Amino acid sequence: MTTTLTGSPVSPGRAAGVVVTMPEPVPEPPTTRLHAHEADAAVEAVRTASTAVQKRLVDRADRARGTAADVLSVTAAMAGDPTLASDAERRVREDLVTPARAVWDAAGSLAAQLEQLGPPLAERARDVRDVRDRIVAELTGARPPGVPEPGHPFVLVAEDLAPADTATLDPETVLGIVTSGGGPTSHTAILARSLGIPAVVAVAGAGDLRDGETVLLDGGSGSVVRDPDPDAVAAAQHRDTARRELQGPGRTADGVPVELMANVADPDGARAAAEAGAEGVGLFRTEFCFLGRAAEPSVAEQVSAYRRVLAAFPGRRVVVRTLDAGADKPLGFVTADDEPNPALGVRGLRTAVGHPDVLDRQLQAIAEAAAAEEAEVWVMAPMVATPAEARDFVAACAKHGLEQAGVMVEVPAAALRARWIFEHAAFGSLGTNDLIQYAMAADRVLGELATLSTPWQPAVLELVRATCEGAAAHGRPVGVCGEAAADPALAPVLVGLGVSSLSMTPRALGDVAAVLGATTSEECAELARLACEQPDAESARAAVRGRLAALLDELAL
Ligand SMILES: C=C(OP(=O)(O)O)C(=O)O
Ligand SMILES: [Mg+2]
Repeated sequence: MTTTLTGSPVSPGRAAGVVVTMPEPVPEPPTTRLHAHEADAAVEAVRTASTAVQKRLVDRADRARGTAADVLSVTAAMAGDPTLASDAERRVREDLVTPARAVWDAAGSLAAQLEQLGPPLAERARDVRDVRDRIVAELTGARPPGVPEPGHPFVLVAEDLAPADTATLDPETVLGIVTSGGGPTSHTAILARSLGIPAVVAVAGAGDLRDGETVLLDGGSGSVVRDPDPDAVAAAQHRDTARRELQGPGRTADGVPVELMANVADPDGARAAAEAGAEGVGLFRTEFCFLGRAAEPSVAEQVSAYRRVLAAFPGRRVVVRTLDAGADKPLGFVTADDEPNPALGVRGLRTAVGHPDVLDRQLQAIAEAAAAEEAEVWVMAPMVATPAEARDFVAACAKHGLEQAGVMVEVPAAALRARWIFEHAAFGSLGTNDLIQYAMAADRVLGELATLSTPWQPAVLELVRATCEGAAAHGRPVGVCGEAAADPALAPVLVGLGVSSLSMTPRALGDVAAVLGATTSEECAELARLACEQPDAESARAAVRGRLAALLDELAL
């Protein structure tokens, strides 16, 4: 019997396929004692299992590409490191514990040693535990951890995906993702969008889905249909084969330009964005240069890293965001690790109060990189809350000859006081991920709050409108660089509210362009009015999607 589950739609598109669930965590093996005469066979079992796991990881790394290949190679190298296996063998002989228990204990001790060494080695502790689980699964017959490899395309069902799992997702075989946890700005959601995999998160009842059943999910509307109609399955499978490319610059049906830009986080991402036809970079997150480091990278190192990103966009705009440390991106040398409420703490531009030199050196590096490359460089600061902060940031940029200095608008206070902020800032970029978090007082990573954490909240849309109106008073452009920009049904609403550029994962560019290209600017304004007059997010979304139904259906979004 056909039944429909609902959740938060986070990555558009329809997908149909067989469910494969993420394996349960590998259970801790009991401490069972061996007889002395069993020790040799147990030692041999540890060796055989370690070798088998390492070989499998190397094979997978060879077949994978990009980040997945990197992640799997690191795990394979860890599995091949003799430290773990030899300590486990010693434990088998000395403590007479089972091979699985010995591996568990050996990994626990190695992970603890790594954690004591602090970053970046502490991060390897996670790899050690991953290898531990794989070897223990090999020894006990449990399902190995990580994204399953059933040998055919499937819809992945999980509670939520850890960053290490998402890195190995292969969009060729993972047709869609359904999770019971996670929110619209969770790691799973962001990655699904960047890979173009349709996804619905925070689905009530997802825990009841069973391996082998067929589901049809709609990452645009948030539905997951169990036992769907075979014709609908065939249609979704057919549509899935056609990917939409970006054709030329973004514009509405009546020719009003809407710049379609990319969010990038490193040089590889910048190259991929340029290949996808992005008109420029609307958000270059510079954290990649800093995260996982015990000390600030030198100016020279920063210049070379930034140049590699700028080089992908000669003659086009790249909006460089200064360091956004704090909250979910702690950085030992600028943020405290004992704040009781880090999302409301010293993060983003606020770190420059205690560490003005770090910002100054970063601006110097950005200016040097800009001078050496042909991209048109704009600079913006994260987490600006007051006009004074905007003024001081613009002045700090001017000292380095960086004239196009703007702000991210991701704090409601900045949106409400936009008229004063844009007396100083040359442009604005709405960071809707944080703007939603602060407007709705809802932690952006909590799945339980997914219904609050959506850009369709009329309160959030009103803040977008207030920002655009305040900026327009000074003739300043405003874009959106939060995840909201990648929702093709929301794009015309944002344009109708006054936004003139949208920056997103390159995978979403084609879909957003297709919807905008079929909607006039007058229709965009009408859709914005329609959304804002709804009482809540769900009805705003339903009203706009209803108005665009024929188009979204034609585009399978
Ligand atoms: C783009 C944003 O910044 P980040 O996700 O890096 O906090 C945002 O908050 O919307
Ligand atoms: Mg932000």
